[in-house]
This record gives sequence, C-alpha cells and structure tokens, in this order.
Amino acid sequence: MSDDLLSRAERLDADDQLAKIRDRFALDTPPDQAAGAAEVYLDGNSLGALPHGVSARLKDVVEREWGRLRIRSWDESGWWTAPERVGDRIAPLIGAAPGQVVVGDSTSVNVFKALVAAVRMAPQDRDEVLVDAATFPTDGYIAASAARMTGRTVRPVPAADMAAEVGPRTAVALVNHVDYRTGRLHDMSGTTAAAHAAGALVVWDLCHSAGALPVGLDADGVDLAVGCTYKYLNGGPGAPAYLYVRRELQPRFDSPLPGWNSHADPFGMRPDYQPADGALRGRVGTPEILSMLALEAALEAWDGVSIEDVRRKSLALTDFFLECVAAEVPDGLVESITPADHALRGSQVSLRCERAGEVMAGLIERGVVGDFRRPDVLRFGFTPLYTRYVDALRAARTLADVLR
Ligand SMILES: Cc1ncc(COP(=O)(O)O)c(C=O)c1O
Ligand SMILES: Nc1c(O)cccc1C(=O)C[C@H](N)C(=O)O
Repeated sequence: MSDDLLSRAERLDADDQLAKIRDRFALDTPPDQAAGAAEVYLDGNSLGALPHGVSARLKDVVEREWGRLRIRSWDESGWWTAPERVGDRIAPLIGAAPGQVVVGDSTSVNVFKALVAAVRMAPQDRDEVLVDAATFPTDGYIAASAARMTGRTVRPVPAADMAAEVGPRTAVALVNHVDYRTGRLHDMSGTTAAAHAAGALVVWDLCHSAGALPVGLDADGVDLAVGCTYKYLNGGPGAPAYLYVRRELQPRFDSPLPGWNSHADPFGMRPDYQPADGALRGRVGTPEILSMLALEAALEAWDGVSIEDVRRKSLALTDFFLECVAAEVPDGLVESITPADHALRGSQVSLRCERAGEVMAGLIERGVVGDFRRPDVLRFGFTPLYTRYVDALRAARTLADVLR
C-alpha cells in the first residue's frame, strides 16, 4: 500500500481550483456516511448528484407558483418560456449561441425529432441513415423506426469510421460524442466536416459529453444535437432533455411532432399548423415544469465554473484513477477499455473484468458506487464538479480489495 498515492491525492485535492464546488452538492450527508466514510459516488455519468438549492426551489415552485398562483404562473412565473430559457442556460456549456437550444421531452424523443427533421432537410435522393454501431440502444431503436417511417435504411458504422463512411447515399449520420460503454470521445469537428463534404447532415448525442468536457456545436458547424440533463448537468431523475438546431437550419426544421407548443400562435387554437420561428420549433406539448425548473436550479451549480477547468480536472482525475488501479490492482485482473489518449477520452473509466456484476456489487457494498454494463464492464464516472482525487484512490483500493 503506497502512502505516496494518498499524499499525492490529498495534495491534488488541496490544489484543485474546483474543489470548493463540491460544497454545492448534497454528498457528504447521512446516510452516505455509512461506516464512517462518505460514499464515493462515481455514477454521475448515469445520475448526477443533487445540487443544494434544488429542493428549496422545487418547494417554492410547488407551494407558491403552483399552489397559490396556479394558472397565472404560466406567465407570471415564467413557466411558458422555460424551455427556451433553460435551453439558453445550457447553451454555453455546449458551445451554442443563444436561441438554438430548447429543453423538453426525453433524449429518445429528441433523437426522433432530430433524425426525421434531418432526413427531411437532406437531399431527397439519399436513402441511408448511418448510426454509430456501438450506440446507446435507444438511439439505434429510434433511428430504425425513423428510417422505416421515412423510407430510408439504417447502416450501422463504428463512430470512429463515420467520417470515412458518409457518402453520396447518406442523408444523416447519428453519432454519440462519447461512447457510453467505453468512454471513448469521438471527433465532432472532423466527422461533421466530412459529413458536410458528402452533403449529409449529422446529429450528435451529447449525453456523455455535455458538462464533462467542452463541446463546440457552433464552432464545429453541427447541424443538430440532443442530450440528457440528468448526468453531468445534474438535473435529476427524468429531467428533460434538450434539442439543438443550428440557427441557419431552423427555418427548414420540419418537426415530425408538431405539437401546439411549437405553433407560431399556440393560443390561436387554429386548425392549421404554422411553425414558430427559432428554437421553440422543437417544442411539442406542455413542458415538464417541475423537472424543468429543478434542472434550472441545478444549473446554478455551474455559476462561475469554466468548462475548460472541468476538462482539465476530468483528465487529471481519470489519469490518476488509472494510475492508482495500475498500482493497487494485481496485474491481469482488469483491463481498461477507455482510451489512454486524452484526445479520445471522455470523463469515465471503463474496466473490463471477469464477474464484473459481482465485483460492482462488492464495490457498492463497500461504499464505492459505479455501475456495471453487461457483460463485463465496470464503469466509473468522474464528475469534476464533485469528485475528489481521494475518491479516485479509494475506488481503486476498494476495487483491489474486492478482486482479492
Ligand atoms: C447516449 C445516450 N443516449 C440516450 C440516453 C437515454 O435517453 P432517454 O433520456 O430517452 O432515457 C442515454 C442514457 O440513458 C444515453 O447514454
Ligand atoms: N437514464 C437512466 C435511467 O432512467 C435509469 C438507469 C440508468 C439510466 C442511464 O442514464 C443509463 C446511461 N445512459 C448509460 O450510459 O448507461
């Protein structure tokens, strides 16, 4: 056991510019203090921790805005415009200028909107939809249905090969920015440029990158993007997702779900559909006000935080964790499937090991929470806003204990 690692972890935490941001989260509170030590939470890539402030905000939304103001809150409390307002709060985190992001519905529903709208915008003689072959399943299911509905076929392609595979038959490519299983980061700029050179559009799924690393949607000329808000954005279970539509494409965005909330005059109650301008064309029906306002409060945890600092810490944390695993876990028991190359790494470390399900259960029992993805992957998510270097060390040491 190397005390060296512990003193290094403590020094890294002491020097960490983001260390104080952890206080914005409900993490070191009972019952997390089982066995005297706070839980090491490395599952923020599935469900982000609760930021302080959300509970009080929700109480106010429920008791005052809903309970007392009732219907007036749609205007007086800003409920009606929350989807665009919260979208604009997320926008800087994903490199989008205001007016291009709208919040609402699940990621799955937004994948559907984005894909069908992209097929409708693409040259009509194009008959294929390329889908990241290792995609999170929901994207693949939705893409298959969207393709069937629009008379296209799906061709699965490894995300890393997407730039080479887009061609004259491609209407749209759907790519995960960071692979949920391996934590591999894909090349947004190069893939988008290659798709455009081939006359195709690209839809990016940002679920595992937004809030974990800088995303440059505008700079990279991305057409459409979707993402969830319950991972690194800490919006809470079932928090609504978002849809980005590049400003120049908005006039041509023809939603497959043209609900009344995306109408130019929703209260005109007219029988004919006339789409609104701008990002709110991506809205569908009545927004999820409670979860959307919880998300809005959660985003305050980002006040004064630079995403570049987040990225620096994320890479340092994942490097340190990999180093601790190499030092503490006997050789040959685990193998990292997360790229060592920083340019290819998101904010998680995935370790392949035998009986991974049982190993993760053992870790959780000992207060180290990651997750298990079948058949053999242990996932450890590193959320720079609240994960400490001592957490990375404790996770590696606990893993070594469990494996022994
Ligand atoms: C890449 C990716 N896309 C989509 C989803 C989920 O979509 P939804 O918000 O519809 O559950 C997840 C995780 O749940 C994901 O990791
Ligand atoms: N969205 C989830 C849920 O409702 C329950 C359990 C897990 C999730 C997840 O987010 C899974 C996650 N997208 C993954 O990367 O595996």
